[in-house]
Amino acid sequence: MREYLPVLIVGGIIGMFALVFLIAYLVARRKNVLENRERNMPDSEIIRRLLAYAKPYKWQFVLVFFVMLLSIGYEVISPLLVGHIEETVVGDFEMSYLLTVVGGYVGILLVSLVCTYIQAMVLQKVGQKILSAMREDVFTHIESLSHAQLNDIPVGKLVTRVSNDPNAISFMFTNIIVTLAKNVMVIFGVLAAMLMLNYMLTLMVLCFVPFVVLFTIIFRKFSRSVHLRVNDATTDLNTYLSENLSGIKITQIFNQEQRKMSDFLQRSRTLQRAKRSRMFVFGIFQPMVYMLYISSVLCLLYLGGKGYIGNWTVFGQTVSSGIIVSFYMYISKFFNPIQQLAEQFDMLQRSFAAAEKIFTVMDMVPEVVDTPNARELTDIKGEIEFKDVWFAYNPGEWVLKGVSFHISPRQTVAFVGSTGSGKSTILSLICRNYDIQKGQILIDGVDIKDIKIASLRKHFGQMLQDVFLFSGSIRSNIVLREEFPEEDVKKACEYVNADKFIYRLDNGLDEVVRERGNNFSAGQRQLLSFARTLLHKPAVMILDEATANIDTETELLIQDSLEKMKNIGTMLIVAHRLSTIQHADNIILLSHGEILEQGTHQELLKQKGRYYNLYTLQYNKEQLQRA
Ligand SMILES: Nc1ncnc2c1ncn2[C@@H]1O[C@H](COP(=O)(O)OP(=O)(O)OP(=O)(O)O)[C@@H](O)[C@H]1O
Repeated sequence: MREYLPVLIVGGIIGMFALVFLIAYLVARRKNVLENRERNMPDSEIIRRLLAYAKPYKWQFVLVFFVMLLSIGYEVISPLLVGHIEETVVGDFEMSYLLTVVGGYVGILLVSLVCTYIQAMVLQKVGQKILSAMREDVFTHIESLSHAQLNDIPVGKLVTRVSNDPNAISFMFTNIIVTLAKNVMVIFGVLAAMLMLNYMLTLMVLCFVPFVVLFTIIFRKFSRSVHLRVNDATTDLNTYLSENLSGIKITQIFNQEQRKMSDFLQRSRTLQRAKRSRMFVFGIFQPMVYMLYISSVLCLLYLGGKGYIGNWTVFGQTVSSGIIVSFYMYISKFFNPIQQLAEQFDMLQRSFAAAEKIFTVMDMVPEVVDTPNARELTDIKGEIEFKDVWFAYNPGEWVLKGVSFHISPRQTVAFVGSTGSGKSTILSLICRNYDIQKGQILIDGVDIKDIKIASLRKHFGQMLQDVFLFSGSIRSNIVLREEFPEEDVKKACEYVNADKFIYRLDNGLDEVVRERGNNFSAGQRQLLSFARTLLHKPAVMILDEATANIDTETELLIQDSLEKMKNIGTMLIVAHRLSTIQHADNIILLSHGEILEQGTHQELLKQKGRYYNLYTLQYNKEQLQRA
């Protein structure tokens, strides 16, 4: 009967674990933790693409692998040495032997510490480099996407792709992969050492391993699902936050705080629930593996202790006190990596999920790209021609229907028409923000599809109604990234009458511009965008409703600077206020995507058509307002 006792103990423990595990699995299913969500990209492809980022640092990884082997030596040898120390202390005590063994222990401990330090330093450096390479690639790729593609992705999602996701991948390179490899090697190293010491006690420990492995596999399935849920909920919350923080003033004006708050709470609770599910999965797994560990230690102490005290054999093998001490340490060194393995697989999954999201964005083929034969356009005169242009944002919903016009170099042309008639769309198409479906757009007689996009856009200066200023200074917003002499910057400001308000500021051109330029008025922002455009001397200037935000006094200043700017190049203006474009060389009136009338102000008035009606309507209104 005594011979069967160990078998009974181990069998009983295994049975108990099977039961606990079954209950936990059923509860998890009921709680709907396991959600069937798989990735679309195969792991092999994700790995191949991630390896491409690691390839430039292969020698650093070889070094890390080498020092890792040395630190593994500590994990495997240290329990043997402690066992020896124990036997020396309780057995035939010999000071010199004890000192040699303790010295050996301290020696390998120091080597292990140095190795861990080198490993951490090298990996951190490499990780940061991979992180910035990846961020750069995603950011550059996002920049290459067309307006239509960017319109389809919420800004919050893009922010997550550029900031959070590369972090997860960098963590994978700096931590997960190496620890995973180390753990696998430690498991095999410790196993070999245990087998050498006492194979019967080793078999006892191994009885618990199938459970740890089974837990790991099932935990992986659960954790992958909960991580995806947490990721999705985080992205959703970020997207909502980024959009609503940008529009928070509108929320306040329309008294929508309560509604927005409840939308926010709903998203926040979804994230909370997803995180709770994750905690639940971890909460089951970790204690169960810990219980396995404790059970195996108890088995060791019972079987090993009995064998030692009663000189009793464990399945025919004798046990010394040193072996029990070594095994006690080995069990923890054996179970820890196995337990960590599951966590690391989980983190690896998280990194793969992040990588997949990044690669999905990177796989979006930019819709507006250079054709193979596209050429550079160094200097342009500024001649623009639309030949029977048809364009739709959404297939079949034509926004421009057979639009044709010709603009000679240095002409000033105004586009007028009711809201939604297609004025801004025309300006957007000239810069090739979108590709047209039918017809041709020519600059200096060259189809814009045959011109390199960067060299095409270089010749345009845009002044839009909603001027975007970057955080920085007034100067950095005017010069952007290029170098300009101080004199030129000042002249540009004076030319567009922006100097009047700039030099009243404490720091003049170095005055700080806060996010989106919210410490400047809309009119001031427009004057700055004028100065920015003027300084870069584009061949074609585009003003989309640029004078809409400016008070009458500033408008006069603007009119004055616009008149001066006319001499610089071709000027295209979209304006609702017809009084601002009376001096244009040509006025094109659009209606529902078609040109209804065109000519000079006087010509159009003579026609007594739609322009005449619009003008008299606005003129009478202004007269009434003045009266
Ligand atoms: N990104 C877009 N996606 C889908 N449809 C769009 C997009 N931008 C504009 N539209 C549609 O195209 C049409 C023309 O818009 P556009 O902005 O060119 O008009 P507009 O004449 O400049 O109007 P407004 O005077 O109000 O600025 C409108 O019906 C608008 O709804």
